[in-house]
Amino acid sequence: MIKIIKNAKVYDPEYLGLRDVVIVGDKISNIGENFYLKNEAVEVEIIDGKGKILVPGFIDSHVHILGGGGEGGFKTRTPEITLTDITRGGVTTVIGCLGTDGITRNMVSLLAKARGLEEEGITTYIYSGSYRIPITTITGDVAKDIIVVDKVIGVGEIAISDHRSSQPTVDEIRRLAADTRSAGILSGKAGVINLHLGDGRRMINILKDIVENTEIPYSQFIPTHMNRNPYLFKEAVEYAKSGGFIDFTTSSDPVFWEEGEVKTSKALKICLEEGVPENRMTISSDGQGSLPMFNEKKEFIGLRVGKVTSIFEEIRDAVLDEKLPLEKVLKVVTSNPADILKLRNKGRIKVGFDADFVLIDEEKFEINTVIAKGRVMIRDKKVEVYGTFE
Ligand SMILES: CC(C)C[C@H](NC(=O)C[C@H](N)C(=O)O)C(=O)O
Ligand SMILES: [Zn+2]
Ligand SMILES: [Zn+2]
Repeated sequence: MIKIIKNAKVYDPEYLGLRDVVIVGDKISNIGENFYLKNEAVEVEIIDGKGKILVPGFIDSHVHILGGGGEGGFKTRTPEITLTDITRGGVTTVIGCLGTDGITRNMVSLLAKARGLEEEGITTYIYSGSYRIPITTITGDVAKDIIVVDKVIGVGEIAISDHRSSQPTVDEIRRLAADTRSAGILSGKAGVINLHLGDGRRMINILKDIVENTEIPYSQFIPTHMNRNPYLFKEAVEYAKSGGFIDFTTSSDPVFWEEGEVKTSKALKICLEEGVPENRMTISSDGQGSLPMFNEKKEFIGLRVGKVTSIFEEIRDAVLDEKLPLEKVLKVVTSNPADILKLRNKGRIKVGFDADFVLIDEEKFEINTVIAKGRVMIRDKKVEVYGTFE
């Protein structure tokens, strides 16, 4: 089947102008103007892009696809994700991970869930591990996981500066980064460590120690939740300006903003104003992860569940409220994660790349159509492809 998306305003994520984009199978085959196919032998579907903005499908680099949570006991284990939890947010590629609970949830289940979502139509990868060191793996060895399991691209989310962490030493994180880096080099993968930052005052001291005192480069680490409180966010700006990569979590709640969390759309604006290089920032949802609340005695007082759809909400707020240019905002959820995570053929509208797209209604700035690997998942705001049990 050939599809032509006609006359859309295309951001690849740089703005290209009004273009037609031709999809053959699951790939982008042409980008240009006034494409027509006069050939009865081939069935062509025309998708009208008039009045719409065409952008690369979003990459959500931190999703608890198996569910997460548990910080309030068994009843607070959050639910597994469904396909449309992801696609209706314009996300076409997810990186799945475990979190606080790497015991009742395991790596084999995470891999099975990632494979299930891939069968349902989107692109998935996973991180080995959970909050805790020693790392929970598939093969029994972190480096072997990255080298032999196609979907494993690194390790995460490993908790530091958090009362729920395993209190890892700098040596443990350093050795882990050495293992993931060399396994990544041997397998052509990123081999990154996705680091969960808690509210602890030690912040990213371990990380700064490693990048300053070893040969391991900044690009090996993606510290996430860097907007969770004002002092960590201030550290994030300095760290990124000195060469580091930083990730902001979009799932949130007004309660957290009152407590000082820096809303992602505002975090992006401040970073750009402070001169943080555009390619150093990513945003991710923590979808299906728990957003637990603890009192000053670190007693659990409740939790909410992260949503993948919060990604687009923050993109929308960044453009409409913070008046940031769309092509800068798009990078943090398309070409930046694709480059940092070394996801081939992802994150850009380029010939030969995967046909992952979001068509945004320009007037209302809402998601209209979502295409994953050439398949229309959402059409005119209606779900066209449901998950198996939805
Ligand atoms: C950034 C804050 C608000 C949420 C953050 N979520 C996780 O790390 C995931 C969660 N623990 C799980 O395993 O499902 C947190 O708990 O600190
Ligand atoms: Zn986390
Ligand atoms: Zn998480």
